[in-house]
Amino acid sequence: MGYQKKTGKGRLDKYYHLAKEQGYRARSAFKLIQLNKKYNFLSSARTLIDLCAAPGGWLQVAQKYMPVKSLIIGVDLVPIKPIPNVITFAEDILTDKCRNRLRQEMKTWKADVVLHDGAPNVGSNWSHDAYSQTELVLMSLKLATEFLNKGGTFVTKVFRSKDYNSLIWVFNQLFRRVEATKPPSSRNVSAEIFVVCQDYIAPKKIDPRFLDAKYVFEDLLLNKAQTSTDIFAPETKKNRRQREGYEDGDYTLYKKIDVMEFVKSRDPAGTLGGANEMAFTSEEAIEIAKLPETTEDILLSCKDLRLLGKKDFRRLMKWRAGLRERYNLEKAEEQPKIDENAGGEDGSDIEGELDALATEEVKKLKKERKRQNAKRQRQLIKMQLNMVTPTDIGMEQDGGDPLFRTDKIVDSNGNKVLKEINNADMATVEPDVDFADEELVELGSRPIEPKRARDAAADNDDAVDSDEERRLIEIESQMDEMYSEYMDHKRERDAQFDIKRKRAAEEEFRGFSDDEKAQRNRPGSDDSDTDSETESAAETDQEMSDDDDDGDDDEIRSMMRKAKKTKKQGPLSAAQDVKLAGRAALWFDQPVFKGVGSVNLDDITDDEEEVDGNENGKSADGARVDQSAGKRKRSALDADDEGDVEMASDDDDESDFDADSGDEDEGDPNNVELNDEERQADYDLATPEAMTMVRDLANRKTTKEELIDKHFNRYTFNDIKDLPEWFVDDEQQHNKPTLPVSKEAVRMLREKLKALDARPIKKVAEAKARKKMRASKRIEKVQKKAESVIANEDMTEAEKARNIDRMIKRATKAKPKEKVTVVVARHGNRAVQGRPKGVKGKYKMVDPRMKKDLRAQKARDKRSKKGGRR
Ligand SMILES: C[S@@+](CC[C@H](N)C(=O)[O-])C[C@H]1O[C@@H](n2cnc3c(N)ncnc32)[C@H](O)[C@@H]1O
Repeated sequence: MGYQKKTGKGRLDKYYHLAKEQGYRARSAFKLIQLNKKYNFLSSARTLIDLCAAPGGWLQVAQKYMPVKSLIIGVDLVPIKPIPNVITFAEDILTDKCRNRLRQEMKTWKADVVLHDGAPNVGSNWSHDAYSQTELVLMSLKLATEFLNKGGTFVTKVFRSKDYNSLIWVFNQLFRRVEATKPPSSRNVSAEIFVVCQDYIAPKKIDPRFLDAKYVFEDLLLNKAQTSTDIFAPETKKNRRQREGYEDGDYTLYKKIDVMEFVKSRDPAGTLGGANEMAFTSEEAIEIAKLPETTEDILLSCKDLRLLGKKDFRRLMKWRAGLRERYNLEKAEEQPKIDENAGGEDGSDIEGELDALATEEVKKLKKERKRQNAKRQRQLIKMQLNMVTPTDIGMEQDGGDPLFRTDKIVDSNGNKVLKEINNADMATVEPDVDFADEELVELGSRPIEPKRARDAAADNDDAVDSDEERRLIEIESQMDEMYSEYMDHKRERDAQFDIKRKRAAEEEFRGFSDDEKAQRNRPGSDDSDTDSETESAAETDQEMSDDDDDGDDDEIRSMMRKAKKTKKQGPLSAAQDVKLAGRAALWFDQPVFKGVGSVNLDDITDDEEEVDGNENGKSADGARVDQSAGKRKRSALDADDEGDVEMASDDDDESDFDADSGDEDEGDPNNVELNDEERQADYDLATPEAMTMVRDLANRKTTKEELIDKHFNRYTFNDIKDLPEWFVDDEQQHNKPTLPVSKEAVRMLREKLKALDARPIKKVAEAKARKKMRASKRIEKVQKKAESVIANEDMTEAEKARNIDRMIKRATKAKPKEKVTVVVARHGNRAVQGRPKGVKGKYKMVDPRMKKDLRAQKARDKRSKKGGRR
């Protein structure tokens, strides 16, 4: 048994070997075997189409598990090696050609099973791959809808991506049973799962939008929400002619229901959302139409349910509640349930039970709300770690959907209470607070109560009972759910865009534009503006400017301050600043900031930023004050160009500064190639003076201009023409001011040197490497020996193990130095040939004379040393 070879993802796993053993062309064959074991769709199938079938593992399984003489067709982009009794051809399943060819092969038959295991080439862009895979899935579903028999099965591979839920929704519209599963042979590291759709409904007509990738993946959730219960969403009014949403098997565009269906429905909001008109056709409904409570308004609302506003909706719900009471429907429905639970107890118990149910429902809603808040909180934390962008958490919601605008929320005096609401603990907000387009007023013990509720309380006729309230709560929660779905969808869309934008920014990032800086500095400018958030990468490129040193310094400082504020402020302001924080992270990711000490944001005050004591420490966002200070130092020392920004390279020494570009003191900067020593001499913080300067700059004790000024004196512009060289040299040594040196700078420099000293010297490093090499050679030897032991068939497994264990112990055991016994060649040991008697182990014969001579020599040396000192 040698070493188990493992390439990417541990490819050579159990199923790989099993597939080889059993003659399957691909290990994926086991996925189908396992799926079939669970759902058993192959044994009863007579016709099967495998889309994306190469190399043919699934076809082999189909051929093995389906009855003989079944029709099996496999198609793939690449040709499939022939399999007995299987028709294969090479086509792209996304083309019409493939469809026609399938039609040709299928003749008048219909398929019992359609399989799809397609996967596009998986590259580095995960979100794109997942998308094209889902497109493949949708196309295979399209083919399945064309070729599948009623009751047929469609099995497809799906990658867990943002489109997953949309796909599942579509499957559910076309199949009675849809289950997602991951067979054991599918690697855990893979995002793939398999969806088994059984019992194909085979509707006569399918809305083409179901199978249109653009529609399904872009707008599905939104539209779905609009058509189910979102009947008071303003968008519905605008788009009321675009009716969507179908029930199983019902694919008509216009849906008319009987009023009683609504009255009896346990999901009235859903019923209303799913229909266009309510008619009074049944006998009971005709009776209802004659009742006084069935007002003109109600009749009008029933005519076009898509036109319902929120008030209409509530009116209908109240009307329904009255009817249910009149027909005792509530009791009829609740009684058996309660009897079941209460075991046939008396009326008061039933009341109690109802109350308990109601409180439980409210509790559930609160719990859900808390969960949503926790989710939002998590998003926020992620965002602060730059894992997502503000658009991802939908912080812009206040300005967005009018349905959720909080700026309309006012107290009884007409003051806006947005602030209080923002500060409030959302988990404790009453679930029936109306955040929609109605005014909210303070009322009694309830801090915020809809005006509508107050009116309702005043008007006895309109009063809603507790059941109805519960239903309204339900509707409110549905609204919340729909909104969160919408936000999720939006977030997902943004995420894809954001990845691209981030990538583009990472690939080529040079700085920020003046425009943007100006905008940020402008009072009242809104950093959380989503429009600016969605600037294209091209714009970012355009914005890049590297010609203003001061500006860059200010930028860094302002970003640090912003980041610090982000820490202190609440979540909303944090979201507004996070875009900037993200940018700051990008900015500090530049190579110029490598190797410079981190900044403790808490230690920075607006007036003075303290430099982190640890010069080499790295902060999470890579902000490095020392480095920016070093940059300033360079700028200051160069002193010949205002807008010179220096880029530092990642050198051996972390604080070394390198000039990739920029003007040099003399000549063409591009031609100046500095070697390490020169660079160190010129740019390293190798002197206490340089270190002091840099620290002063970083701590804003001085400015670049002041530094530059200090280096000019009355001798600077002396005309040195015609002066003797020795004089000029001498002058240059003495006409410069002595630069100040701070204690802290000296200490830092000393520490830096200490760190340098602590590095192992070359010889020690070489000796260590030799030792390592010897050890690895020993291990190699043992390995070889172990292999031969393993191959030895005469030994038992236990013997082999013991042997190898011994060998490893021997190889890794450090050998103690053997003791050498010194034997003086005197008395019996004189002129002895070979080992002297009674001596074991290593020995060394020494001449007694030699020993005496050696001792005498040592004594002489000692004496002469003493004499010398005197
Ligand atoms: C994972 S393999 C399928 C393995 C197969 N189920 C088996 O057991 O041997 C995915 C296949 O999808 C195919 N494919 C990808 N895009 C395709 C397309 N547009 N049309 C046809 N085949 C496609 C690839 O050529 C590849 O052979």
